[in-house]
Amino acid sequence: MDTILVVNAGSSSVKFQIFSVEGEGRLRRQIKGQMDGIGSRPRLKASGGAGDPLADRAYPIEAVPDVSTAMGVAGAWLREELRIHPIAVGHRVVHGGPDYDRPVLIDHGVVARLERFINLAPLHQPHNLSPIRSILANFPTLPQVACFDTAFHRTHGALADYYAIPHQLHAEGVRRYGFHGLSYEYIARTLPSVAPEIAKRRVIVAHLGSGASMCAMKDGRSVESTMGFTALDGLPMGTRPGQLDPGVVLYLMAEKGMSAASVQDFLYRECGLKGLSGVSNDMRELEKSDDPKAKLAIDYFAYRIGLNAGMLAAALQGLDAFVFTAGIGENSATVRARVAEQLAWLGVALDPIQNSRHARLISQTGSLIPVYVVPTDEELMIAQHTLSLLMNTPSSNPRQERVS
Ligand SMILES: Nc1ncnc2c1ncn2[C@@H]1O[C@H](COP(=O)(O)OP(=O)(O)O)[C@@H](O)[C@H]1O
Ligand SMILES: CC(=O)OP(=O)(O)O
Ligand SMILES: [Mg+2]
Repeated sequence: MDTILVVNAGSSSVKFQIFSVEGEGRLRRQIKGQMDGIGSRPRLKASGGAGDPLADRAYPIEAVPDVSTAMGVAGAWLREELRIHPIAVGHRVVHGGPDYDRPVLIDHGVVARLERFINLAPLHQPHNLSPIRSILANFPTLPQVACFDTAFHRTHGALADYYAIPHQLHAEGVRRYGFHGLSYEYIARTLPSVAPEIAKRRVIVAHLGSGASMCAMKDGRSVESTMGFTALDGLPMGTRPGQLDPGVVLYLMAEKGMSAASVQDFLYRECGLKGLSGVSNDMRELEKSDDPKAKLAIDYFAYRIGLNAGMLAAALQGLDAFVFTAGIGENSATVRARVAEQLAWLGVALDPIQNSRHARLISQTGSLIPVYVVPTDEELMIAQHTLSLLMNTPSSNPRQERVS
């Protein structure tokens, strides 16, 4: 069986899927797995194509302290227990910079270019590149494809991508890119079948996971996003603050004597829900906690989503629907209800029963703005891009070498 392996390293999880390639370029999911809860309660879970359980293992927090250890554990499970032999590997790569507006077949030159963005995505880019390098070294002819979080947002008008700084910096690439693009692309492609009445209209999609952002979409294309040059901007996240006055960074350096490296570490790892609550970066833990600071962190999260929704509605010049997706958006009825309160002035009215059931449509019949929950599937998007590059690149011979 010809299969494609997909790897998606997020800030608190490593997700992977294996798809078989069927006739006429169709893909069938064979295995779906993830190691999540990194930094809180690490857990490896995997299931087969029919949802049949294949693994469910909890680890102590010290055994899987970071994403790179999680990659090792998940990789070992795939290699040693499943013995998979893919014909190609598709990777999520968070930062494509100004160079890439579509997926690309990987070679050493591509890796060198993507290494330039490590400092712009320190929680992700190193983990995206490390399996790419090791496969290139060990299986040099196995086709690998990089799919970028930034690519979907390249449809932004010029105004949306500028910072009010001298032009030279924009020309060098200091501009607003936007992230979570594979997730938004999946939602854009899925809306015509799950909610055809809104697919071509003005939609805000809220990707609320460990990293969180929102995308203003019109006719399935990205018009504006809450994230910018890096995945630090916009909404508060698990360990990142979201929008922050740059004066805070100057204060940390000038008054606290922090170096650029320690500020980077602080902003990517110690802020957001974790910093504000002092309890956890994990929304599940915050919802369980009685600590008033955990409540403050959830209140703040919902409040900032509401503020940013106002901004995106302005970019769209109106709003026809709101969509929740990703770990928190798909699973937390509490957060969705809190966000809906913030959006009530726009005409959002949730149906509490449908919300608690995680139904597809969770707003009341009379809600001016319909609200949907659409589970995302970044890995399927990556697999589709990988297959289509393989089929359209004569020089890539997927049968030359397989991972064993
Ligand atoms: N049942 C749930 N209730 C509340 N939050 C949840 C639930 N399941 C997952 N989450 C939250 O989703 C987030 C992880 O989302 P995910 O999209 O997997 O993140 P990432 O890809 O950025 O690592 C975590 O904050 C986790 O607490
Ligand atoms: C870009 C980003 O923040 O990704 P994730 O949510 O997967 O950490
Ligand atoms: Mg993610």
